[in-house]
Amino acid sequence: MLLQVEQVGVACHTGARSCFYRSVDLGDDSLNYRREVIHEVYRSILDRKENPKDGSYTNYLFDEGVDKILKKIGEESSEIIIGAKNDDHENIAMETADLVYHILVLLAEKNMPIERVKEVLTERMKEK
Ligand SMILES: N=c1c2ncn([C@@H]3O[C@H](COP(=O)(O)OP(=O)(O)OP(=O)(O)O)[C@@H](O)[C@H]3O)c2ncn1[C@@H]1O[C@H](COP(=O)(O)O)[C@@H](O)[C@H]1O
Repeated sequence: MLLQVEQVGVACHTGARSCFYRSVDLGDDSLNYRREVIHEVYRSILDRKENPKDGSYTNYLFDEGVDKILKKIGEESSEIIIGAKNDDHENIAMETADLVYHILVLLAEKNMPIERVKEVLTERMKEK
């Protein structure tokens, strides 16, 4: 006998419609990126702030100050817009990486933990 049911409301104790809403880390070696790369980059930035290093671009930004960091965020945002208008996907990826990096430098400059941003994004999720 086959029963077809129509779900009403949530099924998971977390309040989600289904229990199957989280991705599982299967240790997939075929990925050509590091899952925690944004955290790792943020940690490198914090480390540069604590332990300045000769030739570090991050330290150059900290030394120049917040206005320089904000200027770079403006520049990188504009470059994403140009990449998108040209439908240049590789360029969009490069400029987005630049923007994310400069935003992380701004968070570090303002002594803001990246976790605060994650909290805001989590609060905004419809299904937690
Ligand atoms: N993810 C990045 C990263 N992304 C972009 N950039 C730098 O951001 C700059 C953006 O390029 P632009 O052409 O816009 O700027 P520019 O002409 O070099 O410099 P400006 O005079 O315009 O500021 C380049 O110099 C890139 O090297 C980065 N520099 C550092 N990181 C990370 O920060 C870590 C520490 O790096 P250092 O501080 O350099 O040791 C590294 O291991 C990386 O993980």
